[in-house]
Amino acid sequence: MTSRSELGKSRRWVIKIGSALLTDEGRGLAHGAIGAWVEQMARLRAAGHEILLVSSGAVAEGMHRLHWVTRPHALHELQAAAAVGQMGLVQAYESRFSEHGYHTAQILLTHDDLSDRVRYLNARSTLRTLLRMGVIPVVNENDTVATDEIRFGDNDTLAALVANLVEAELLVILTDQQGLYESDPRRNPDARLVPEAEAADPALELMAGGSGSLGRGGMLTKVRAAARAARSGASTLIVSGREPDVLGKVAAGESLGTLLRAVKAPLAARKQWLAGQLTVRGRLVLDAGAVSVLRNSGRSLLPVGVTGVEGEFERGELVSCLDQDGSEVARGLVNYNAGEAARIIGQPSDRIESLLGYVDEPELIHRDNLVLV
Ligand SMILES: Nc1ncnc2c1ncn2[C@@H]1O[C@H](COP(=O)(O)OP(=O)(O)O)[C@@H](O)[C@H]1O
Ligand SMILES: N[C@@H](CCC(=O)OP(=O)(O)O)C(=O)O
Repeated sequence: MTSRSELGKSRRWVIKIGSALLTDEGRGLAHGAIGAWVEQMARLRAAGHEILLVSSGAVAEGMHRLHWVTRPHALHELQAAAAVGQMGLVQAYESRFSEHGYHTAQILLTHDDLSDRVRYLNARSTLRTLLRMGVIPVVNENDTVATDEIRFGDNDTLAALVANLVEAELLVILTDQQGLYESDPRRNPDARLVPEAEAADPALELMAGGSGSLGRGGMLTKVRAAARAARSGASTLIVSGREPDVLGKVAAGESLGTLLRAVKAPLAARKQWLAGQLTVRGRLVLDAGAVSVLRNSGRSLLPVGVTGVEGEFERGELVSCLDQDGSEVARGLVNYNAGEAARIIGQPSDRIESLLGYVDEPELIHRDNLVLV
């Protein structure tokens, strides 16, 4: 997808609205603004676009309802606030969408739900079914049960993984700035807006800073989300949710915000799922020959090209493949546990049986279970 007018024609949109926009300076949800976005989304839906909403704001709304002035640090208090506030969020969306004749569906996810292949496939078919039925899914992180190990951490990441899940063509991130600036405009008022770039361009991360106030991720997580979304072919638009009729203008092809274009061919579905994993169990250090084979010829990783094994992992778990400088080259599901891997690395595959007393697979990671990063 290259031009703004093509962008506006995208069939399936994931729209993410951040806390910075949703909350009225700590005075609860911005009901007027929510009404306006819902009206715009309803118009898009009526024009034939499929809409999936990822909405933050549960913690901020919960704090408001509980009369808490400062954001708590304790996880159980954040979880309690999210549980209270999520009620307000879904109430607001359900009532506003119903004014336009649309049903909404609440989807609360943790990263665990997407890292488990079976739950991932279940979530995908439920979301696709809802979209086919014309229902608007309203997705948030399941903050009430999410602990550090199983959380996405921020809704930009969640929105990108949802865009992968449903193979959306466009991810729109509505935030409190006009888009990505060359540096944080709160610190540098002269910073210039970046109108367009290629998603995953490493230069973008250097421009992006952390969050302003209420949000969690800031621009950095938005730029990274665009790189993730591009893996399934979705371009990302970071744009101000305060722009009147912002979604209508995007659909009409107007040049607003920052467009981060997906340019590479999308990964196969199973590889997208692999690439979407946020945590790895261990690391394999590769020699230069193995790095080159993985990067250039798409072949499997054999034990002979591995020089080191780090961490504790079981067969079938996700490990990271590093080059000799420690930079990540690929990720994949490993065929041997950490102890076995340590015994067979550096050796030709026909020696696996004599080293371990048995042989499962000749490769350490099969190419179908391997994704370049
Ligand atoms: N290069 C940048 N361009 C624009 N905003 C930036 C940049 N770097 C950091 N930011 C900050 O990111 C904030 C938006 O992120 P965040 O507060 O997490 O919002 P949201 O709740 O919408 O996710 C902006 O208010 C801004 O201060
Ligand atoms: N799940 C949290 C949102 C966390 C979050 O990422 O917020 P933001 O950076 O504003 O999108 C909530 O509903 O409060």
